[in-house]
Amino acid sequence: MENTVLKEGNMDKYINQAKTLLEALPYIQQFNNKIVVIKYGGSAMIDEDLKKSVIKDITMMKMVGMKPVVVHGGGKKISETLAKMGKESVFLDGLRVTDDETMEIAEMVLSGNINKGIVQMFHEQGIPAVGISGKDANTIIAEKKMPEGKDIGWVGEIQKVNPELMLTLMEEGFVPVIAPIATDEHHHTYNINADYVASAVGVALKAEKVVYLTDVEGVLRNINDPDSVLSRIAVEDVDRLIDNKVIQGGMIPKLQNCKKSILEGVNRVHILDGRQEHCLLLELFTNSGIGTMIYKSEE
Ligand SMILES: Nc1ncnc2c1ncn2[C@@H]1O[C@H](COP(=O)(O)OP(=O)(O)O)[C@@H](O)[C@H]1O
Ligand SMILES: CC(=O)N[C@@H](CCC(=O)OP(=O)(O)O)C(=O)O
Repeated sequence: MENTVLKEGNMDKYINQAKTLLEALPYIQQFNNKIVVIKYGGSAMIDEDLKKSVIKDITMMKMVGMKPVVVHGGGKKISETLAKMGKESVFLDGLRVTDDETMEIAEMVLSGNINKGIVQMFHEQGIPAVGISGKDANTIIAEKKMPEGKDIGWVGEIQKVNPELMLTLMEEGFVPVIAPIATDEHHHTYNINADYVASAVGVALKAEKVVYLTDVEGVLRNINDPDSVLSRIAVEDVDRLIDNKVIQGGMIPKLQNCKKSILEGVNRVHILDGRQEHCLLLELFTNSGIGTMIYKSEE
């Protein structure tokens, strides 16, 4: 790092830099030692520059005393791998229909390639991280999910999250990186949508915040207008927004999970645009919130 003597002409610039740092102080104090779960997915997991930016933001969170936990997706990569094998991806209400072969590929991609890739990126920033799936130490216990009685294969419904391993890792200074794979008492393997895992992990860890990184600006009042971001949504309004079809497709399970997390004790939930560089730092450490915040209306 270059060590220059402060020149009088440059003083304003440096004072402004110091002020910017100080703006973060109340947030650093507020979040000291608090657990924040980050659902890492979408473009932020594919674009090389965005990948680095997200990992740097989480490094910063860790270095100022927060306890970040990463839950990652990887749906696109699973679909790509299946396509290379000549297998088409089939979804029902946002959930991948998971036969034996698909389960094998999903576990390989999620617990292997993606999980260990994220761990490596943390290590490149000097941050110790440990990658696990929900199978390790029986962290995520599931049972077969049958949406409206339909059999969609090895898709799991989360029954329980055992937080002990994640807590031990954090105690020892590691960032836990969780692949959305679960097990049951018969040692079957289940594929679980990462949005559900992020919410359940947030509740089990009594997290201060759960933050979802996605590929839109936030929850939009009009899906065709990126300027129509709803900056705050009360949990009580989630069902109405779904019934009125303001919220559709992949945003439905996301919002339902946000609501569940808040009702089960998570303080705040945010949906942020993972395409926006440093979206995590902007949300956590500046006065200007971005994306959509979900909250309980008596606040
Ligand atoms: N009201 C809404 N605001 C924003 N996105 C919406 C809305 N309704 C539906 N969507 C859709 O939900 C998508 C986000 O869900 P999804 O694709 O499952 O995200 P991810 O891959 O990050 O888990 C958006 O790209 C958008 O197409
Ligand atoms: C059951 C189910 O749908 N599982 C998801 C798990 C990965 C995931 O959730 O990835 P994203 O967050 O990137 O969508 C899947 O197989 O695609």
